[in-house]
Amino acid sequence: MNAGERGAITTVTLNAAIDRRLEVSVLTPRTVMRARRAESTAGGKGLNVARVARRLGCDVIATGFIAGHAGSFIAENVEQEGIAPAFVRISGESRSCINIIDASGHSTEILEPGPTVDSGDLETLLAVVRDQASRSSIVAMSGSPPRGCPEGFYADLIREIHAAGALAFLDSSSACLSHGLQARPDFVKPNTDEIRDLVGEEVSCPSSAARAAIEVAKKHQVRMVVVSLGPQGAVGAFGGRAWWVEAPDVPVANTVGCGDAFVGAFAVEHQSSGDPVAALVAGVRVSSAVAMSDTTGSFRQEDLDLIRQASPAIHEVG
Ligand SMILES: O=P(O)(O)OC[C@@]1(O)O[C@H](CO)[C@@H](O)[C@@H]1O
Repeated sequence: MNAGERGAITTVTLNAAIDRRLEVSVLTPRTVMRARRAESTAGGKGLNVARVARRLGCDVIATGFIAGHAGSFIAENVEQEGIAPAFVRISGESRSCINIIDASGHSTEILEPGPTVDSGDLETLLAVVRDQASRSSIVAMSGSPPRGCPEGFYADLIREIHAAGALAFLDSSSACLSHGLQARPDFVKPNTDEIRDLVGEEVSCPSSAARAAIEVAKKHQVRMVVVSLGPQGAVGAFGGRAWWVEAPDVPVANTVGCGDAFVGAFAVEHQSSGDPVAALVAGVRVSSAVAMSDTTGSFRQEDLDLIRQASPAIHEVG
C-alpha cells in the first residue's frame, strides 16, 4: 500500500475520558452549587482530535484505552460520530474530566486520574497502533498518560508508526514530550510554557515562538513544530522557516479542546494538500470556530464558514 492509498487518520488517546461540561452562575468554592446545564462528550485530547477530523470529512479510527461503563459510553459516543472505534479495553473505569464554566465564561477544570494500565495492556495497544498505522497516513497521539504507563511509551509508539510508514503527530507535555522527541515525531505542538522549557528561553510573542520552534525542529529533527499562542493564533516552523497565522477575532464560549481541534484540522489539511502552511491556516481557523461553540471540542459549520470568508493573516517570521 502506498501513502496515497492510506485514507484514514488514526488518533491515540491513552487516557480517554467522559468530558463533563457544567454551567454555573458563579463558581463559589466550599458551597453547594446547582448546574444550569450539563453536557457529556467523549474526551481526552485524542478524541477531540478525532471528532474534528471526522467533522471535516476524513475517515478516522480512534484507539487508546477505555474501561468500565464510562468506557462503553465513550465507544458509543465515538461510533455515533461516525468514527471507527479500535479501543483496547482494560480493567477499572475510564475517568471523567470536569469543566465548570461560570457566567463570565471562565473555565475551571478538574481531571480525574483514570485507570491504571499494565504491561500487557501496553503491548496490546502497540499491536493495535502498528496495525492501524499501516492503513493510515497520520497517527495523532494526544494527552497525558494513564497511571502505569512509562514516560517513554509515546516514543515506542512513534517507532511503530514510522515502521508502518505513517506520519507520527505528538501533542503531549513534560516528560512524555521530551521522551517522545527522541523518537523524532513528524509534528509536535508545544504551548508557550512547554517550548520555553525545551529551549530555556521565554516565549511570549510570534517572533520568539518562531525562533524557539525553528530551534526545536532543528535540534530534534522534527519536520513540523507548531506553537499555539491562544488568541494570538499559532506559529509553525517547517523546513527552517517559520510562519505566524493570526487568529480571527471571535466571541469565545468554551476554549477546552481548541488545541485538539487545531491538531485535527492541521492533520486533515496536511493529508489532503501536503502543505504545512495551509495546514497551519486550517488549524487556526477550525480552533477559532471551536472556541465559539459551547460544546467541548466541536464547532458549528456556520461559524467555520464565516471565518473562512476572510483571507487568513499569514506572516513569515523569525
Ligand atoms: O489529561 P489530558 O489527556 O492531557 O487532558 C484531558 C483534557 O483536559 O484535555 C481535553 C482538552 O484539551 C479535554 O477533552 C480533556 O478533559
